[in-house]
Amino acid sequence: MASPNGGVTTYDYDDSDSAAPVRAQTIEELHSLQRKAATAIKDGASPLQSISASLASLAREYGPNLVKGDPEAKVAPVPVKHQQASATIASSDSSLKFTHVLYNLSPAELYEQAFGQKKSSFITSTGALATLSGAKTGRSPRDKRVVKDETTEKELWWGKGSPNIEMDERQFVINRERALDYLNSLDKVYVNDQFLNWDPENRIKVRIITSRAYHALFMHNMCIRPTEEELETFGTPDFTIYNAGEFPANRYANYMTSSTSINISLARREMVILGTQYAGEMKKGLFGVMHYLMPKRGILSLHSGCNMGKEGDVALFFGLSGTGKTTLSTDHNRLLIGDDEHCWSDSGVSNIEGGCYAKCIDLSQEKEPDIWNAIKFGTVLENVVFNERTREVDYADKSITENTRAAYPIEFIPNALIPCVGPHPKNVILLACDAYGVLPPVSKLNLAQTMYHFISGYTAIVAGTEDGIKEPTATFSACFGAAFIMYHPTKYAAMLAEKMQKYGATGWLVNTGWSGGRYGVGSRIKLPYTRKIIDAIHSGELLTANYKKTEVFGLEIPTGIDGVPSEILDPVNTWTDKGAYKETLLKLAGLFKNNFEVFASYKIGDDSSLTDQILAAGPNF
Ligand SMILES: Nc1ncnc2c1ncn2[C@@H]1O[C@H](COP(=O)(O)OP(=O)(O)OP(=O)(O)O)[C@@H](O)[C@H]1O
Ligand SMILES: O=C([O-])CC(=O)C(=O)O
Ligand SMILES: [Ca+2]
Ligand SMILES: [Mn+2]
Repeated sequence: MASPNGGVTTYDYDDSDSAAPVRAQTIEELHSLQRKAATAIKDGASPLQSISASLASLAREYGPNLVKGDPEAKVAPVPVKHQQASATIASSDSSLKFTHVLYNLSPAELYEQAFGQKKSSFITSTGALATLSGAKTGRSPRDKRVVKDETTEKELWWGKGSPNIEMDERQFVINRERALDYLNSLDKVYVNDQFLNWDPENRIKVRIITSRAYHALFMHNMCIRPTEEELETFGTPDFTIYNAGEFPANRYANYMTSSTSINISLARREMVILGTQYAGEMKKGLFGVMHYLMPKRGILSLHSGCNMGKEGDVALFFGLSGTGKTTLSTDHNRLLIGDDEHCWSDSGVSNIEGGCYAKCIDLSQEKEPDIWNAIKFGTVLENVVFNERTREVDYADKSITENTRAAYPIEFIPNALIPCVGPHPKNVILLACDAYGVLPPVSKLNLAQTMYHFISGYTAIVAGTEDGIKEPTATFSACFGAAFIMYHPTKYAAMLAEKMQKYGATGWLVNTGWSGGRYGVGSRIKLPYTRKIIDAIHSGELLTANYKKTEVFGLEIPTGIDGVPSEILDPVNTWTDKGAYKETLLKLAGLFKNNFEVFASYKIGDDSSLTDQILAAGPNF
């Protein structure tokens, strides 16, 4: 405080502010005042015992010494008695060592862990955690292996076109041991116990064990978060992921073709990840497991987004990666049930996940406001580029990858429907991003056509989500998710046909891809137009519109839609070179025909007339 005093300024250095002094004798004491003790997560069914059992080496038959909490924190470790009476301390050096378990940490704690761990974790200007997934910035479907045993040999889809590449039980166990030895060699591991599926009767308990804090935060966001009470009674997980992605697979091992390996054992209910840190592997690995477990209960698992209108009308959005499931299901005028993975049971639809995983390349506040606003504290931003000083993200920057992603809890979307369940779908929208620019922006499908396009699963994959794809290429992926299905596609198709018929859903094919020429000539259909088309489906406007039939594909296309220029509704109008249009149309039709040949010899469901109708629902030329 300065006081004028005969031209001389004096300063009063008294600590005379109005507040009482802090009641601390030392800086350490002051620091300890800052954090109010939280009620520790109770050791319900003794999580440390249970986690030690999860991490047990099969060769040594006991789990590691575990202690709860951060090794940096100065608390005396309380070891878990893991050893069997016969095991002596000398049996392995690893039994002398403690591994710290960081169990179901909060996002704030995981942020701090992430900063300590990697030079590549930062807070962006909106509070998200920006991080890198390392060398892999997309999934590695060719490195996925599934244990083939007596049961799965009979049950699963193997061979040409199938995503299930076999490995044997022994090699699974060898890879598992490699992952466990790596995880147990670390000072600390992150363990999340969470749920999948919002349908309470079909909820699955999952445990995720990982070396990276960002992986734990990713799964915290993407799986369903248990309440404290649910955690206390969590018990034994139904499925466990060992994510040792920072450590490579052994390329010389049987069945391995690279140093990346994602291994699933349905019998052991375990997944092992080696040699890739792309977080999507965990999410989609579990999705594969749901594709195995749910159909056994008569429940259809779907690679689809899902939302509901204020009147309770539910729409499903199927489509391969990058076709618009997340973008179009996140609709400010509707309630979001989920963006990527759902179940359709006799009681309606349920989201499998507790979060969304949005592509964020070229993300704009104007076109996708809800996703934009969800990128805040708690959200994981994978592989984005930001300004070094301001930490503002440049969503247009593809320097690291085109497959940049944001993972956030579903409640970050303001109109999310919680719990994420809804009644039976009214509309089933099949999304295709057609790089050939010949599929109409929207067509109404009959049931056989819906099945034909569902089994075909056409799109032009947009670069990046699967490793090694650099430019759009026509792709067929059965059930719009061949990488994740476990049984033959006709099993899922028959279930979809049965449910659509039973509950009276209408099928639609929406091209979110090119218009006015193929990739390189035309351009992608403007998102606001696609949104108008989707609005017209939801409102029922398109059910009563006038239609005409296209040549070759035989698709019913509307002649007008509110807010969409009529000339774009029939792609032929948008091509300047009509000869090139016809040639491209026939080329795509030929690709459809070739692709469908493998399915021609399968019966779909119990009704062979449906199979015949589906075969006839493809292109005719
Ligand atoms: N007309 C359009 N319709 C839908 N999306 C469009 C359109 N034009 C451009 N896009 C962009 O395409 C991308 C669609 O990606 P989205 O995240 O919705 O894919 P997805 O189907 O959810 O894939 P994944 O299964 O990999 O998560 C977004 O980046 C979106 O901005
Ligand atoms: O799994 C991923 O990495 C992203 C995704 O949703 C998909 O590819 O369908
Ligand atoms: Ca998505
Ligand atoms: Mn997906």
